[in-house]
Amino acid sequence: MKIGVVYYSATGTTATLAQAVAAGVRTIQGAAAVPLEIMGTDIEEGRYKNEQLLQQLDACNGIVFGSPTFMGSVAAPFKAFMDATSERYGTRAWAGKVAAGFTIGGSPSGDQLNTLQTLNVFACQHGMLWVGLDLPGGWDAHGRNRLGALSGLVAQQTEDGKVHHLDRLTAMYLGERVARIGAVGAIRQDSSPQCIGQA
Ligand SMILES: Cc1cc2nc3c(=O)[nH]c(=O)nc-3n(C[C@H](O)[C@H](O)[C@H](O)COP(=O)(O)O)c2cc1C
Repeated sequence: MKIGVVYYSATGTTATLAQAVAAGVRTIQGAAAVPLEIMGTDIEEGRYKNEQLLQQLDACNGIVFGSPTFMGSVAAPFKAFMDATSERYGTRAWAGKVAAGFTIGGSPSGDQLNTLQTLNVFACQHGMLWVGLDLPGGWDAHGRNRLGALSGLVAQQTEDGKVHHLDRLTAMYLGERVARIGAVGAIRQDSSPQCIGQA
C-alpha cells in the first residue's frame, strides 16, 4: 500500500511537514510513503509538465497534498500541478483513493483554511475520499493540532522560519491516519453511472 505525499515548498517548511507526513505513513505496517516535490522548473509557460510524477501518483492508493499558503490560497506552482491533473479527472484515475491535505502560513490564521478547502475541492473533483484530522484542537494530550483545524493540518511557521515541533507531530499523525484508513481498503469506485435507470 503506497501513500503519495505531493507538495510544493519555497523555503522548506512545507517540505519538513511532508517528510513528517511520510514518516507517519511508514509507522503503519505494510504502508510505503512516496514523497514527491513539485518543482517550479517543471512549469513551462504556466503549465506543469512532469508526467513521471503524475504516474507515480497514479500508482498510489492514497495521496496527501501539501502547499504553503500564499496570498490566502495554494502556491502558484501547486495550482499548476492541480491543473495538470485534468486528464485524470476525465478518466477518473484517482477516484476512490484516500486524500488529505496540509498547509503552513506565517500567521496563525493567515487564511490557511482556504488553502485546505482548495485541496479538498480538488480531491473531490477527482472523486477521492477526503480524510480530515480527528485531533480536537486544544484537547489533545500531546498538544497536537495546536491551531485546531479539522479538515486537515494547518501549521504556522515559527519566528525563525522553521516548523513548530507540535505541527511536525500533527503531520506525522495525519500520515499515520491516512495510511491506516487507506489500509482498510483501496476503495475503487466504478466510474460508470450504475444507478441510472434504476429509479
Ligand atoms: C508570496 C507569499 C505569500 C504568502 N501569503 C501568506 C498568507 O496568505 N498567509 C500566511 O499565513 N502566510 C503567508 N505567507 C507565508 C508562508 O506561507 C510561510 O512562510 C510558509 O512557511 C512558506 O512555506 P515554505 O517554507 O514551504 O515555502 C506568504 C509567503 C509568501 C512568500
